[in-house]
Amino acid sequence: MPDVRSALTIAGTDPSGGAGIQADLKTFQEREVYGMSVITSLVAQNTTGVQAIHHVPVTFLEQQLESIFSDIIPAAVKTGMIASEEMMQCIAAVLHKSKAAYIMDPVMYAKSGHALMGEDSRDALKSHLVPLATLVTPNVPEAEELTGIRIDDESSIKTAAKRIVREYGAKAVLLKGGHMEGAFAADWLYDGENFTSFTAERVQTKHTHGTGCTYSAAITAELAKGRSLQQAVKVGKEFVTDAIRYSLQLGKGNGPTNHWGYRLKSVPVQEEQHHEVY
Ligand SMILES: Nc1ncnc2c1ncn2[C@@H]1O[C@H](COP(=O)(O)OP(=O)(O)OP(=O)(O)O)[C@@H](O)[C@H]1O
Ligand SMILES: Cc1ncc(COP(=O)(O)O)c(N)n1
Repeated sequence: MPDVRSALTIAGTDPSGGAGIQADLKTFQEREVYGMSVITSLVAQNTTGVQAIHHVPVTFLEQQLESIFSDIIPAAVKTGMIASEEMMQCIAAVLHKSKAAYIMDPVMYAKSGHALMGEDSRDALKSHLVPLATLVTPNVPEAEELTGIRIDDESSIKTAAKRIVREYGAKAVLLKGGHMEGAFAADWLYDGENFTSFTAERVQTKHTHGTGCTYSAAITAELAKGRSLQQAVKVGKEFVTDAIRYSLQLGKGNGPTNHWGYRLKSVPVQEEQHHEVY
């Protein structure tokens, strides 16, 4: 019997296949872990935006979680879109009892700007889920919403990252710089002691639907396989950069990332340690 590692995604759907649960499962498959999914919301969306949202009742969310955790215990869990505080409480209750690595992608908006989480649930995310997280993966606007800090340079990135770990209780944070400007896309990992930057060349493309989901799913898969956080982020960054470089011109809007892009040619990622002096 091969040593099968499993990973679970708890998130919303994308019937057009580029983001959410669908992107996560495709990524798990490419990273060679057994993928499982629990759906929080059914989202009618495509490359042009979000058309409608139907939330799963919390009792049914609970039932799906029970189906998984009473049978196949995942080595790592990621959460994406979670629309309400009740859903967050339900998921937190299960994660409290779990030993799995937990990667929280604090999804707030779709790329089109459509809200995927109630504005009144942001504090709930901080109080119920951030303290349980092995890693939180906000983009710049999400980190600003979580911390109230305006982020526009390396110093403000570091201040926000420290707040998420030291004040809100996450074990580590990966603050993604995809939304910032410049020739390079740099992300910052803070583990409570040191910062490590992961940098790749910025790809000039509008086809970036699902980048955040793909990245956090790849990191989740690598943690499920037993890699260190540092190694998992490095592999995840290479994977998402290849997925963006070879992204697909599908649909009428922002096309999806290419989950088999890494098979075409690997894009180099620079990793640099920054030791903090307190
Ligand atoms: N044009 C690009 N070229 C290369 N890397 C990119 C580009 N855009 C984003 N990235 C990288 O992709 C990963 C996802 O980052 P991003 O900040 O876009 O996440 P996200 O905002 O959660 O995704 P989304 O905008 O799809 O919701 C990060 O590693 C980021 O640096
Ligand atoms: C259900 C769902 N979850 C997340 C996102 C954001 O996508 P991403 O940040 O990966 O582009 C999305 N569009 N839909």
